[in-house]
Amino acid sequence: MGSFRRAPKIFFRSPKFGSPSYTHRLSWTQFGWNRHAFCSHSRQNSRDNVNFTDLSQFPPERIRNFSIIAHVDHGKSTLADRLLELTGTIKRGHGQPQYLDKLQVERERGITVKAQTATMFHKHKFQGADVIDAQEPLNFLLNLIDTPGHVDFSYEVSRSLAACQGALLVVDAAQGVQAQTVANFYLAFESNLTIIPVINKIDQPTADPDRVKAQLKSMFDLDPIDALLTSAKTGQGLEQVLPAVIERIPPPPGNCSSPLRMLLLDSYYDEYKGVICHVAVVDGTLRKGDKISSAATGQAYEVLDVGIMHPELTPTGVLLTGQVGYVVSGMRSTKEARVGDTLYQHRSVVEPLPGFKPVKHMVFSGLYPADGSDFEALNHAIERLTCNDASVSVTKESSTALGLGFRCGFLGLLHMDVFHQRLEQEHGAHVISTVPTVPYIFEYSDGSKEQVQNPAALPSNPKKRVTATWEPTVIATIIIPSEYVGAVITLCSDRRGEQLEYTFMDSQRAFMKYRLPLREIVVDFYNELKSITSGYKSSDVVKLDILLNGQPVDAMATIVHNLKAQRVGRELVEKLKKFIDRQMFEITIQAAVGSKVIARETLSAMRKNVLAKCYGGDVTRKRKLLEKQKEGKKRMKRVGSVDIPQEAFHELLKVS
Ligand SMILES: Nc1nc2c(ncn2[C@@H]2O[C@H](COP(=O)(O)OP(=O)(O)OP(=O)(O)O)[C@@H](O)[C@H]2O)c(=O)[nH]1
Repeated sequence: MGSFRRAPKIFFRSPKFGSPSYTHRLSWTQFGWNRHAFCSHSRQNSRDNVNFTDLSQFPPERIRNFSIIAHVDHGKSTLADRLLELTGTIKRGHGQPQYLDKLQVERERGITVKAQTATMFHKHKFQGADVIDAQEPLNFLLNLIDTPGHVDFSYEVSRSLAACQGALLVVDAAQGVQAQTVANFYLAFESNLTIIPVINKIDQPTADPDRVKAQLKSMFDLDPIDALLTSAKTGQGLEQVLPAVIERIPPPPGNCSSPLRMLLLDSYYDEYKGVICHVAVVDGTLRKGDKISSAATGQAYEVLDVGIMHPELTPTGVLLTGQVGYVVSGMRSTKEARVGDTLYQHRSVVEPLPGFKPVKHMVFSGLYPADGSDFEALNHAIERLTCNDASVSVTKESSTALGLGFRCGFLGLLHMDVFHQRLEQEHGAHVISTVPTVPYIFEYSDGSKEQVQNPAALPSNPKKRVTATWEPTVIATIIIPSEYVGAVITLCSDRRGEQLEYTFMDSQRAFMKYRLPLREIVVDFYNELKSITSGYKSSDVVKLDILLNGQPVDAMATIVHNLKAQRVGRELVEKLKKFIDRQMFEITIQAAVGSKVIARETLSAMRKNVLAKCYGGDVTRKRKLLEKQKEGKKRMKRVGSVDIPQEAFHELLKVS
């Protein structure tokens, strides 16, 4: 049995915010796996027992669609793995922990960023009244959707819930209810889903399931009797999960004899097949060869392939009412595959499905090709990637400093970082991203108002024309051990927060709600526990320019609160001084608000001689060093006459 060790999780959580259970991934041998808990079930439910390509044996009453939702790290993906193994969908010891975390970025960071669906088959002796033959175990088709836990990817959760009738709400038995548990519970609750509480990690020495049951009761009115106690690590209690899913979660509604209507849940681009759409069939039947139309674009397509994710793409030739699967229909881009769209039988008349709530972008940043001539390649890469991440907004923009690029809207800083990483890893794009900014509203003397996503779009002296400014705020939910209350209150008031609620969940945990300016939390507060609603409040914000040798660098401009401009300006110029290499002439780095320079540093002239330490006449070595320098230069951005390395842009992100 190979080692399943996975990269340790990156925890941004500040120690002030409680006692984070920092856990490394364990290998199978360390797991102390209780094999007996699974052997009989795996055999009973192995693929051999089910002709899984004949979906006609699964009418809606034999289907259950459910999500696994939880706070970050409470064990969703591990639980999903165990359920896939239990049903024989993947082999135990398949060599890849967190099977559904397929992206390189997910494996490297140890977090789920994409919701993933897998179809499983499970035999169960149903006790419910509405199934005729309760004496014999029946085959059920179960669609499991594993979702991300971090708030920046909550759009993935809300989309997934649209395809489900129930959700497993997983809570860590030691950590108890956390901010994202609250946020995800309400997402599921508002979607009218049946919620099954699963108290996981009961094997931990600090596990306290009774305390968690009490929290679930007091916060969500979930009956303690309904809670399942599990350890996805040892296998304890897992045999109750699928029976609970089958017995408690209702089958999908929908009418088998109505004309086809299906919801486009997600999509991704495949080099050979084009766009692959994940769909939930709400009514009717979809068959290979059918002609379908999109309600959003009106365009018609032929269904070239259709099937289920079992867990990889498995052609079935048909998808029936209530089933979740994939469709290949020759779509080529995101403009065609619109998440939330209704697909229906060509020429039939149907009412489009409600789709999804529009996304609220929290952070905007410019993305530019590191090498200006790669604009088209970056355009192509963004087009492909947004096919798999519909929550990013993209508009073209140009910067005097960086040339042609894109202004992109993200759900948070982690989301922005992940998108950036995916562009590099999955599409080979080298990208420079500008300082992230939140959207401000500016009112001008003529009474007009404008939402500004790019500081460069503002005139340098906004006070001349701007009569009022508003900044976005969030309502942040913070759950912390009581001993950190003082520290958190100080932190929040330091960030211009306004306390809205402060109660104790039990003797050990406090629950607080703050209204905080988004700008204050977006950069270095970003993995704190927060659940977000939004609004704007009047605020005194100014544009902070960065000037190199007297020339403003539009891509480095930022909007900050007036009171913080001085400090942020000073930090920015100090950082830039560290990251810009000395060049053959002197460089002045300044921060300015309007025409007033508020910070200044000077970088004296010097040529970086990479051959300085290369004595003697080894030509090959010298050539190698010069080539390396040339390669390094590719990752530089020339602004006026100054070369700025990509890292300098990245470092600016860390100054708030
Ligand atoms: N002790 C113990 N550890 C567990 C258990 N279940 C999961 N873990 C560990 O907890 C960590 C997080 O597990 P994941 O399954 O990645 O958690 P997640 O909720 O999917 O995380 P995100 O997708 O990033 O939100 C991993 O190190 C797991 O090995 C359990 O029952 N007991």
